[in-house]
Amino acid sequence: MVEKYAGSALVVVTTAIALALVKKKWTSRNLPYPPGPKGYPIIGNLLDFPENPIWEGFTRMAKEYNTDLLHLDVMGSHLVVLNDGDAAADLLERRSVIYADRPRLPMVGELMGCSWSFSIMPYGNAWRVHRRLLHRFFNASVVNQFDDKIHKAVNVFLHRLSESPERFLKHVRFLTGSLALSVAYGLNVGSESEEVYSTSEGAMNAFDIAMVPGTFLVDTLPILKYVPEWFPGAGFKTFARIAKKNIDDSVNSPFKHVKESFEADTITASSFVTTCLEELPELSKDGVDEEVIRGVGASIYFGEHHCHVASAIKSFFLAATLHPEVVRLAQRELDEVLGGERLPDFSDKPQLPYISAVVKEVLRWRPPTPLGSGHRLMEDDTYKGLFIPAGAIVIDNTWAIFRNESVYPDAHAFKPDRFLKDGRIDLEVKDPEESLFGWGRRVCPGRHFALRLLFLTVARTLATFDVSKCLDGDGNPIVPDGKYTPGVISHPLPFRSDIKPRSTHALSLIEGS
Ligand code: HEM
Repeated sequence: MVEKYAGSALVVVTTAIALALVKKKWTSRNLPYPPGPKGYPIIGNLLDFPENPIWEGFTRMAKEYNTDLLHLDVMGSHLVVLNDGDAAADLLERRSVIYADRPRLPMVGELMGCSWSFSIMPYGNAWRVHRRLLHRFFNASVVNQFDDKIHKAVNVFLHRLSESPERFLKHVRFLTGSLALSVAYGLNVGSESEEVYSTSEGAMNAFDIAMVPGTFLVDTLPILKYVPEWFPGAGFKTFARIAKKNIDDSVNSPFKHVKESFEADTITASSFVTTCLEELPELSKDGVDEEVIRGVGASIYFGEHHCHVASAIKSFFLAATLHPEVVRLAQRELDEVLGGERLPDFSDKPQLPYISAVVKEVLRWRPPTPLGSGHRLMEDDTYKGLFIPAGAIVIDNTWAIFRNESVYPDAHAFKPDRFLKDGRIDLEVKDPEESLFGWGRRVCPGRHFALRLLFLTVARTLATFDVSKCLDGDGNPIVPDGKYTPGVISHPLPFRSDIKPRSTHALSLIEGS
C-alpha cells in the first residue's frame, strides 16, 4: 500500500518537475538569448559596441552572427536589435501591447526636466492622454488643416533659396523649425519665428546630445543622479542644470505668449495650442489640462521631430546634387503636368508618381532615423526559439531593413525607379514609409504631416530650381562626399550644391507665391 502511494507520489512529483522544466524551458530562461558577441563579466558587451555609424556596425554584426535578432548585454541591461522588417513587424507591431514602453533616460527625463518628451514617456495613462491629443490634430483625415501653413512655409523657403542659394542647409532648418512654431503656437513664419527659433537652437542641441543613449553614464547607473553637482566628475549635473533652464525658457515662453494672447482675446493665427485652449472644457473630460497642452506643444516644436523632416530634405538636396538624371526626369514630369504655368500642389500628387518615388527613395536611401526609437519590453517574450527578457530595449535597425537586397536590389544605389512600374507607383515593392515611421502603438503620429511637407518641398523646389554640383576653380565638378552625422537623427554633413532658378519665369512663380 505504502509502496503504491510512494509510487504514485513519485509519478506526480516527477511529472510536476518535468512540467515545470518544460514550462521553464518554453517560457523563459532555458531558451537562448538571440545571437550576439559573448561579452565580458560585469561590463557585458560594452567593448563590442560598433564604431559609428552604429547602425552599419549592427548590420555587419547581424551578418556575422547570421541572425535577424542581435543581442547585446550592456552592463546587465539587454539590447535587442531587429535587423529585419518582418521580425520588427512581428514583435513591435503585432505584439505592440508588450513592446509599447520606452527606455528610461533619467538625464533627459528627470535632470533636464523633459518628461513631456514622447521619446522617454512610459507607456501608461499619461502617455495615452498626450498621444490622443496629438492624434486628434495630426491623423490622416484632418492633417490637411495645416496645408495653408505648409504652403506658406515652403514658399518662404523658395524665396530664401532664390536670395541666398548657398545657404540652403540653413534655409532647410528654418523651414521645418518655423513651420513647427507656426503649427504649435501660430507664430508667423518669418522674423517672429526666426527670433524664437534662433534663441532655442542651443537648448535643442543639448536635448539632442542627451537623447543619444550612452552619452551620459547616469542613464545606465540612475543612482548617479543623486551625486551633488560639486562632486568631482559630476559635470553632467552642470550640463543638466543649464540645459534645463534653457529648455524651460524655450518651451515656456511661446506657450505663455499664446496663453496671454488667448486670455486677452488678441489671438491672430490659429494653432495647436490656441485650439486646445478654446476646447479645454471639452478636452478636460479626456484628462487634458494645460500641462498636457504645454507638453504636446513642446513635442511638436521642441522635440526632435521637425529635425527628422529637415534631415530628409537635406538628403533630397544631396541626392539631387549627385544625380542630375533624377533632377531631369523629375522636372520633365513636373513640366508635363503643370506646363510651367503654376507651382505644383497637393492635388497634383496622383499625376506626379516620379516625385512620389523620389521622396520614397530619399527616405529609404538615407533614413533620418537609421535606428528607430527604443521600445522597452514589458514582460518576458519568446520569438522563433529565442528568449527576450522583460526590460530589454528592443530597437529596429531601419538601415539594415532598407539595405535588404532581396527587397531592394542594388540597395546602396539611389534609384527612384525601383518604386515605379508602367508609369505608376508599383504596389508590389515594399513601401519604406511602412517601416520608417516605427511600429505599433508608438508609430510616429506626425507621419502624414511630414509626408505632405516633404512632397510639397521636393515638388516645388524641382519645379523652380536646378540643382547640380558646384564647380571648382578648374571647372571640375565638386562631388559631395555624402557623409552623415552619427547621432540619433542622422543629417548629411555640410556639402555644397549649385542651386539656381530654372528661369526668370520660375522666379516670377516664386515671387507670386
Ligand atoms: C520624416 C519625418 C519623420 C520621421 C522619419 C519620423 C520617425 C519617427 C520614428 C521612427 C518614431 C518612433 C516610432 C517607434 O517608436 O516605433 C517617431 C515617433 C514620433 N514622432 Fe515622428 N518622424 C517624423 C516626423 C514627425 C513629425 C513632423 C512629428 C510632429 C508632429 C512627429 C512626432 C512624433 C512623436 C510625437 C513620436 C513619439 C510617439 C510615441 O512615442 O508615442 N514625427 N517618429
